[in-house]
Amino acid sequence: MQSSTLSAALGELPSGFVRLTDVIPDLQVDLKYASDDNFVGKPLIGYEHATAVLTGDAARALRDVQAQLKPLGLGIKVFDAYRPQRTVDFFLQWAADDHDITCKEAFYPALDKPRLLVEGYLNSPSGHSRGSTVDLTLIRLSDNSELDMGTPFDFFGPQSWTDYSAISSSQKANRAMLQKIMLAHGFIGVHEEWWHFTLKAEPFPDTYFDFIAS
Ligand SMILES: C[C@@H](N)C(=O)N[C@H](C)C(=O)O
Ligand SMILES: [Zn+2]
Repeated sequence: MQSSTLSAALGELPSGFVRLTDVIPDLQVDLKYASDDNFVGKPLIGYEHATAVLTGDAARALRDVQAQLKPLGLGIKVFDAYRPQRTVDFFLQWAADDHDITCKEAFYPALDKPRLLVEGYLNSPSGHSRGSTVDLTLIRLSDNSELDMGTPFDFFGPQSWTDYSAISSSQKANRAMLQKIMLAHGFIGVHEEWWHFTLKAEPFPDTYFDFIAS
């Protein structure tokens, strides 16, 4: 058993990792892959304990994002954080199975599953397994409602590209605010998904972890 797998089995995290709510106690977390509300339609292997973790460096950068948003009455909501390699392996199997298209209409209506990899909506390996990548949106602190970004999280299509132009001006402004504040705190985004960011100075740039967080 690898040492990171063993420590997770003991309820510990590998050195350098933290639980997000330990660093950001008021953080909203809706870990989609621990629920039915995702593009597969069921809770995923690797998310058994529904615990959001990241590297300490990424978590502290996110804490600073949250602190800068607070005076504006805004905050962040995390949809995914560290993702075990076994979950990524499952995504590959799922994408190759053309019988299971349960959630196609809601999440990838215009694409056949193998195209999700070709077009950059799913990666293997994924930066999420390095522990410094996060999927998130902005919320209003008054009622924890999400700002309108023009598509839901994990909608796979050009409508989710950061520069997609056929959305309203307030949706564009919301996406721009998310991009701006994440970049200001050391993250970089990707073209295909408005919600996906990686800490530029990530501490484990070459390591893909497979522990289950609890
Ligand atoms: C699946 C989606 N939330 C995501 O994170 N996609 C990127 C490209 C990834 O799989 O790393
Ligand atoms: Zn992501």
